[in-house]
Parts: sequence; structure tokens; C-alpha cells
Amino acid sequence: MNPVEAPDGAPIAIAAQGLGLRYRQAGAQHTALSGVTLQVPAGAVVGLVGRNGAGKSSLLRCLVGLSAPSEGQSTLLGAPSLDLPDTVRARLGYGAQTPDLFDWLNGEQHLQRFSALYPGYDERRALMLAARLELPLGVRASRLSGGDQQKLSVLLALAHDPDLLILDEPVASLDPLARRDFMRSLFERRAPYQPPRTVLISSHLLSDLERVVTHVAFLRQGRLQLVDEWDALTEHVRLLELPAHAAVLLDLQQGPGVLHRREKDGRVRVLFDARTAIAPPAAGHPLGLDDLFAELNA
Ligand SMILES: Nc1ncnc2c1ncn2[C@@H]1O[C@H](COP(=O)(O)OP(=O)(O)OP(=O)(O)O)[C@@H](O)[C@H]1O
Repeated sequence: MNPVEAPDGAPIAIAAQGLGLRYRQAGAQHTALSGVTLQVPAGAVVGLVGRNGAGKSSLLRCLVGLSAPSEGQSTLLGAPSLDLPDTVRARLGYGAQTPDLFDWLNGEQHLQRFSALYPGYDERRALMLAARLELPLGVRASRLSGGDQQKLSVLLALAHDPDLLILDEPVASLDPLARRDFMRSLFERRAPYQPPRTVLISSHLLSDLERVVTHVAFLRQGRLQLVDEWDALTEHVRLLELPAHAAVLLDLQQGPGVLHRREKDGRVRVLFDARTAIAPPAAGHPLGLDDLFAELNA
């Protein structure tokens, strides 16, 4: 598999086909990912969301080639994840959930090591970003606070101005002001003529994501539950709550376009996609990302 274009002709930055991943846990097989198929067009900003243990880190690790999937395959910028050439590595930034730093080196020394590896490294930009994030570059990594370690890890992922940025829960330890600056810096390119950066970011901070994403991918128990443009989800995915007998009349049972349905105390809550479900026009109401997440995981 090596898709390079979406059906509308946009280049594909990330493609996954039938990705599955199993771990051995306490002598038994545990499925972390199952049948994950995904295409991310270049320039998209995708929020990857799911409950603890849904498989977000596992998916990101497979995509960047740090974990070998049990089945399926994926590509980044057209190259197989498990065999990324240096030309693609030079265009990729990855930040793991737990900052991968050398305890005994300070921020400046991390940047120096990094600059030797990446031809696109831009020291002036890296220092500016560090200053903006108020990251003390002279302090050894082991003595940085958890939030500052996270900032340094993200700074290293961004310092070479990558075309594709994959970040695993990068803002969990940042205070609200740092998060705002951080989110802005994710998209800035060195020069205005450069194409927009493709970003895949997992986070539990849904209100931060909601402000910046073009697409959202919902992962539940290792499976992709829903992936779409965020604008389309806010326009077409709707929640309807009504007495159980009325839901039967409306034909909103498990069927095409019904994303989730639950019944409690004689009332039914149906989450449906108005593009495909058989529902009266204007039925239900749209949801923000927090509520949509809660409904899909109820
Ligand atoms: N190295 C491992 N060995 C065994 N099981 C693992 C390993 N890494 C992850 N898992 C299991 O795989 C599943 C998915 O974990 P993963 O870390 O991908 O979830 P996540 O969505 O990133 O969770 P969180 O939001 O808590 O970070 C979990 O059940 C986890 O226990």
C-alpha cells in the first residue's frame, strides 16, 4: 500500500490500512488496536481522542514505526512506517507521551545534539520558541518540572520545522497560558511559502483541541469509531433524546447513520449522522467535542 493522494487529489500524509496490535499481558493476548484504517490529507490537523487505554499511544507508535503492528501497515509521507528513509525522518517530528530526554543534559545540550541530526534545524527559531514557552534551557532535564520536560520534548519535535508533526498527549502537564502559546506554535512554519504542517495530536484536553483541529478521530477499545472533518461533525452529527416508543416510530434504531444509542428510564438517546440516518430534518441538536466524546463513550 502506498497511497499518495486522497480521492480529491490532496496528497496523503498519513495512511493506515487494517492496523492491529496485540500485546501479551499476564500470559494472555490483549488487543490494543484492531482494524484501524485511516487517511490523513496533508495540511490537516487531526485530534486523536479516546478514553484511557483506548489505544492512542499504540496507534501513534505504530505510525512512527516504534511498534511493529501485528497486522496491517501504514505509511508516513508515502514511506512505510517500519522503514522510514532519512529524507522522511528529516520531515517528521514526534513527541512521545512520556518525554524521552537525557536526564544529565540541559535543554541547550539537547538542542545541540538534535541540531547535528537534522539538517533543517533552526537554532534561532528553537531559542525563540523556548523563550516563548518560558523554558529554562540551562537546567538539567532531571531537574526540570514535569511541564518543562514536556515543553522541551515538544521543542525538540518542532525545532527542525517538520512537515508532519505527531504528538502524544503533549499538553497534559502545561498550565493554561503555556498551552495557548504551545498550540499556536504547532502551526508556525519558518517561511510563509511553506505548505501548512500536518499535525496528528492525541489529547484529553478537548477544549484545546476543538479550537485548532480540522479533523477528529475517535478511538474506542482499539477501534476507530468515527473520523471526519470537525466542521462536518458539528453540522451533521446530532443528539436526539425522546421517549422510547417515539424512537421506534422514528425508525432511529441501530441502523445506517446511528452512531450510538442508549436507553435509560424509558427514554432513548440517539446519536446519529443526519447525512445517512433516517431522521426528520432538524431533529436533534449538534454537540461540542466534550459532549460528543461523552456520548460516544457512554
Ligand atoms: N507495552 C505494553 N505491554 C502490554 N500492554 C500494553 C503496552 N502498552 C500498552 N498496552 C495496553 O494497550 C492498551 C492501549 O494502551 P495505550 O497506551 O495505547 O492507550 P492510550 O489510549 O494511549 O491511553 P492513555 O490515554 O491512558 O494514555 C491498554 O490496554 C494498555 O494497557
